[in-house]
Amino acid sequence: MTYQLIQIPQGGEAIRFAEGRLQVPDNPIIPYVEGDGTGRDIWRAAVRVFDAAVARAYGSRRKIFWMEVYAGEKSFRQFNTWLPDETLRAFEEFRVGIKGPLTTPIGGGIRSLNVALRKALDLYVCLRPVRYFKGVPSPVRQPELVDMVIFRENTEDIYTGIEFQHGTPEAERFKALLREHFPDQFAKIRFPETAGFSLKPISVQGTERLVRAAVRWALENRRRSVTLVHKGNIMKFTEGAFRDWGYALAKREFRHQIVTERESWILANREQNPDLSIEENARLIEPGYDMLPPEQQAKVRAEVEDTLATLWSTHGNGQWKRLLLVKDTIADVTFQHVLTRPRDFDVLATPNLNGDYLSDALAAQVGGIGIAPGANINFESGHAIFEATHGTAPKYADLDKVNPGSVILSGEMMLRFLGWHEAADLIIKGMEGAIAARTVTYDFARLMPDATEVRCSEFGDAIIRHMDD
Ligand SMILES: NC(=O)C1=CN([C@@H]2O[C@H](COP(=O)(O)OP(=O)(O)OC[C@H]3O[C@@H](n4cnc5c(N)ncnc54)[C@H](OP(=O)(O)O)[C@@H]3O)[C@@H](O)[C@H]2O)C=CC1
Ligand SMILES: O=C(O)CCC(=O)C(=O)O
Ligand SMILES: [Mg+2]
Repeated sequence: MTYQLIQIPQGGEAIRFAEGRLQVPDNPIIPYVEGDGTGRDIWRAAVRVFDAAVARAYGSRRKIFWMEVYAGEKSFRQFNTWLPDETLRAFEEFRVGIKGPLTTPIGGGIRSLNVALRKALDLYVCLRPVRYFKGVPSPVRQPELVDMVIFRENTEDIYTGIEFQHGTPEAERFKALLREHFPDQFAKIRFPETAGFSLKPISVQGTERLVRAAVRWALENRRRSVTLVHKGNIMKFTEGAFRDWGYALAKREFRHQIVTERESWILANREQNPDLSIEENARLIEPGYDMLPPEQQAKVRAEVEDTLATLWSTHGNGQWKRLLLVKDTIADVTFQHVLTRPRDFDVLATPNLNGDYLSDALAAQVGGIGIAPGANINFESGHAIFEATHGTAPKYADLDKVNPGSVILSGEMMLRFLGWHEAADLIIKGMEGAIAARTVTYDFARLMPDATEVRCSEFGDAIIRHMDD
């Protein structure tokens, strides 16, 4: 493929994908976007850490050939386009890349370039691990209990970008369509004359591939549970459907490796009392059973009967305790429970917007978004773009101040994705060493009275130094 704006580095090779696996040469070309705002500072610090880790782990045998690709303000300044087609082609061709944050204006202007990249490459999983590094300041009492991994759906939901702005002819046509074809729905709009609209599509395919990836990852990594986080009580046909499709997929495709929470209750009830009737078991699993209408009660009884009939031999007598637990929780209370009972949460699978909110909130428990990494992945094609959870923090741009930890840990995830675990391990070691030595950036230093505040670049240096501890 030919490129006009992008310089392909001499001596590197593209990562390929064959038979469901990445084929990573020892000299991979990796496209990167520097990013807007603080992106410049954190990228400069991070790339030195990546190169140092690879050099220490593999000597001259392996080396990353970095290839700058353009997006955002730098691209607009240089090429008068926010997201050149070449950038998409390069991420497509070279398969695995990394990016800094990109600015998205509020209330108007261009739509998110971050979202555009995810959609263009169909990177349907936004994977954001949240773990604690010893010594990191935290507002909670036991941050070490936080070890959660968010699987955020990355291509649907409100991020689809189908919106109608109040006062535009498009909004008027959309309202006319509602008024004519869905008068009952139209009547629910409190202030139709001045309302804007955003649509929220969530599909079977989008949900299933996300939940499949989360369950598979949880099994491969011996995690305890996958929690489907949704607001299905209010958005019944999108978030509620996400829950139902998620459970159905887990039961259909992973039957012998998982147990749902309700199934575990039914089986445990029978184990505690082998003589328990179906009705008594139904009463135990369904609070308010006696208040339900008869057809609902019959449904709960059928669920108990079916679970015992189909699962007792494979999952009963405590066998279910060794399996992956699949459960669900409503989004609002989840924000309380991840704080008050972090032990109950492990892998979280959730639609796009919930995942966006949750990832920043969870990061706060373990040091903040300054060290919150992430990846956007398509597990079928092997395409992936690694990026920090945080944004461009424009007030700190070019001050060499902010924490480069998020993009560094995103690179650590990328190295693992490539199978370069030794280099990834060195980054973790360096990060642990730098934090233990209390040489930290402003965000940690303001919560650690006896720490030495260092610049963004110096924190990168400290990580490199502590790789040799
Ligand atoms: N994937 C992406 O590219 C993303 C892009 N964005 C975009 O970024 C822009 C700014 O968004 P905003 O909501 O202000 O969120 P930001 O994440 O950019 O910044 C919010 C606050 O988080 C803290 N923070 C952010 N980055 C760091 C860091 N590296 N080290 C330490 N602390 C950090 C700072 O807190 P404090 O003030 O307390 O020091 C900062 O003021 C918007 O245009 C938004 O759309 C947002 C999220 C993701
Ligand atoms: O695209 C943006 O500007 C925001 C994205 C975001 O908040 C995220 O990816 O978590
Ligand atoms: Mg976000």
